[in-house]
Amino acid sequence: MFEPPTKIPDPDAPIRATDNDAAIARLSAVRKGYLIDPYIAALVPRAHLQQPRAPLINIGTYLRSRGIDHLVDGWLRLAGGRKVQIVSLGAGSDTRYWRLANGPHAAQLQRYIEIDFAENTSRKIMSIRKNRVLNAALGNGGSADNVFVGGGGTVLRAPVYNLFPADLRSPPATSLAPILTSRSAAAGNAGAGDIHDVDDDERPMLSPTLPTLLLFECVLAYMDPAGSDALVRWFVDYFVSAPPHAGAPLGAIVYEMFKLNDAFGRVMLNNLKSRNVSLPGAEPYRDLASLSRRLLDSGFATAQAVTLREVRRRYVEPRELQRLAQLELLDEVEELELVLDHYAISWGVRFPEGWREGGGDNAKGGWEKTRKRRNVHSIARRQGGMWVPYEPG
Ligand SMILES: C[S@@+](CC[C@H](N)C(=O)[O-])C[C@H]1O[C@@H](n2cnc3c(N)ncnc32)[C@H](O)[C@@H]1O
Repeated sequence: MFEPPTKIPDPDAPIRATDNDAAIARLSAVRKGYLIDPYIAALVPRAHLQQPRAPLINIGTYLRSRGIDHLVDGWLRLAGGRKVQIVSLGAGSDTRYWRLANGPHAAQLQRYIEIDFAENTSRKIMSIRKNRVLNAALGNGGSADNVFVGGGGTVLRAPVYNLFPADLRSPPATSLAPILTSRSAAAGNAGAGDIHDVDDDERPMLSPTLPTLLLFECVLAYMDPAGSDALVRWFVDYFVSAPPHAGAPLGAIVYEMFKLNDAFGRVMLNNLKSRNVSLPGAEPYRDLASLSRRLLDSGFATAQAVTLREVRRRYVEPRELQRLAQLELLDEVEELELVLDHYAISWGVRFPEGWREGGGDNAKGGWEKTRKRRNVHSIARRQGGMWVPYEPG
């Protein structure tokens, strides 16, 4: 007589699950020898049971990772040894924090902040707490004394690494501001309850006076364009509000699918639809110029974009391409190029008044002044202010 209540499906579950795909793809690329990442296996549930991904996915994962790693490395060099902050939005199971914390620039990391849905942050926190190596690198010279978990297991605060839950589609003033910019116990406002301020002072979690890099790795496409614009703009405004002469450069790196209005894109969208995933945030971006322009329109002074196809063609050294070719047989190069042509990395930077360009170490691989390059879409509104990450191999 009485029907059991139907479970209301959670419309965000398929979006959160995309993190699993990304993490398993990374695990596969590591196991096949494309990438080195000693941390990813600890963040993938039942890692030992995961099957390798197709060569095309392994290569795409390699190029995405290599391109973004190169830009992050360039950003740290641009800061010229100064302390920096990195904020990763929709961080999922990303391991970049541990790779940096155990790398040559570790001492530059003042804060590394990750944001994702609560379900994903709590899963990641459980994995971190279970793993000795991940735990040891949370900040403060490897000591775990200053690590606090709260918010029902969804918030982790440590001297350097911090993980918070938020829905990035909510207005930043009510979702991010209480976590990142409030001068009072930020974590308490984030629902952390039993968390103390690790620094025991009144500084906000995110300082507008430190060089800061925002990472949007495969996340904006899941949000509607107005929401993602508001999100990016909110960060820019926060840095614009820094006291005079105390401001710091703000950089952003965005990785995502684009140009989905062609036949390939339509197939991709249909495939995702069958998994209840849609990509409203990719819709307006039909060429590289539109990706750069998004960053400019949000307040960045210079912006550039490059497809993964061009990363492979122009920025991976021939010797490295040979090494990759020996890892797995890839017979469909045309198909690979078609797929890679629909993924792009875009990046932009804004400098505060009085910032001396070239103040950092503009060595090769930095976000240095550009020459004119084919197939890399660059726009600058600020004279002389073009920075590029890559040197062709
Ligand atoms: C494809 S995964 C990418 C994960 C990671 N950035 C990487 O590249 O490996 C997308 C991530 O963005 C998160 N995400 C998507 N929309 C979000 C939102 N509105 N608020 C918070 N996180 C979101 C998902 O939960 C997921 O972890």
